[in-house]
Amino acid sequence: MISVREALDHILALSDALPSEDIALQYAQGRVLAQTVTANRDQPPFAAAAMDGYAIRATDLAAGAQTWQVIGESAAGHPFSSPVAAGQATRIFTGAPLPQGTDHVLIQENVCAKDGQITLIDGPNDGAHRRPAGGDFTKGHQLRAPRRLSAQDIALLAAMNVPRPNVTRRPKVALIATGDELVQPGDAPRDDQIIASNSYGLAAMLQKAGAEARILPIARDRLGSLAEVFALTRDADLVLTIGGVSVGDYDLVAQAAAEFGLEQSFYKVAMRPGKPLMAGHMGGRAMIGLPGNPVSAMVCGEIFVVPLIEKMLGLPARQRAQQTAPLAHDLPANGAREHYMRATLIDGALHVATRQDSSLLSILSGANALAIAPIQAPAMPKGSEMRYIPL
Ligand SMILES: Nc1nc2c(c(=O)[nH]1)N[C@H]1C(S)=C(S)[C@@H](COP(=O)(O)OP(=O)(O)OC[C@H]3O[C@@H](n4cnc5c(N)ncnc54)[C@H](O)[C@@H]3O)O[C@H]1N2
Ligand code: MOO
Repeated sequence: MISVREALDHILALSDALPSEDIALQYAQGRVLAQTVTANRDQPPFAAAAMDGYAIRATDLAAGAQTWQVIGESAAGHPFSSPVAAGQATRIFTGAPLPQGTDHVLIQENVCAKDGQITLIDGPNDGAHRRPAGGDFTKGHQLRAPRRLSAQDIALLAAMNVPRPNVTRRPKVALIATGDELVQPGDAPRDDQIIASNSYGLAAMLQKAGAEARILPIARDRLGSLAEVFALTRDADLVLTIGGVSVGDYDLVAQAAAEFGLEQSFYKVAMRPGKPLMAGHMGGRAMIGLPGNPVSAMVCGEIFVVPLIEKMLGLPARQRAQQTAPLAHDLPANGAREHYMRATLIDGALHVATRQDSSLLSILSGANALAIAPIQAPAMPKGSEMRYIPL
């Protein structure tokens, strides 16, 4: 058995970043910027008013002026095009260009306007209420790739006048549940049947990570059935099978995948849950065989598949970010596999669930962290610092 870190390195070696495409900004949320974007204009492109009021020359104020003659108006989209001299003012509105010669806005609350004149009334005139040209960003400002685009980034790209950013193509993931006992959610199961939950949980996880997940028909525990479903994966970047990787008589995924061209890079990891994980190249695409136990499949998804999706998207290839927190109670010693335990972080302390069987989805659903017990870790008293991955 290899370590989790070695298995992750093998998995990350299965693919490089995928090619990129230009897409409409409207659909770019969550996508990964593949090419650095450079602003080709200043924002704002002109010095602008930050408040509604009157644009004047600051030197008038410094010289003690109290009144100004209002000679026109500058509104957003409708600039005042003549120069403004000493003793003159224009009406101005927020976002409008400051007319030539002006550099200060008297806010309207601080003046009395009458008969084409404004007069200062009491009130602070401390701020210039002026936004300089290029105050937000200037021509040449960059949003650097790679970067997962947030709503805030999309607002910035729009302001930079970039309508179609270049982003990495979404990895196509084919999800194959395997097992004679499985039926789809919504079917009417017999008492001896199990709902195929893993494909749905994994599809949700991988879509959130940026993949395009496709749930294929359930493959039955026969080589012919597995081959039929494998044949549907030709356009996938990653084939994920679920179940059938252990040592039972009906665990046929490794054999079916080998017949389909799998060059296995490893089988079995010193990890709990997730021991019978396997991976390799299968006819030019990445293949990962996840264990069937529902929590094993989901935990392997978090630890191995999400980092591979991130690498395919052009993001740095790395393990899931870990944090540390004190244990809220004593924890028994760990065995020969690194144990990823469902836990809940409450008020900064880790409460590790007492039941850790890898079939218990209800416990996973209630957890918000995976606490990590190293191989052969001794019993840990309450308060010991423990590494965890937030879920
Ligand atoms: N003699 C040994 N037996 C087992 C070993 C071992 O080392 N020696 N390893 C155990 C470990 S650890 C795991 S994990 C499981 C993994 O087995 P498989 O990957 O072959 O999974 P299956 O046998 O197909 O299914 C296990 C369990 O999960 C349910 N399942 C399967 N697929 C789904 C799905 N898509 N959605 C929901 N539930 C699913 C299935 O019904 C079984 O209950 O092997 C141990 N055995
Ligand atoms: O490793 Mo298995 O994944 O214990 O359930």
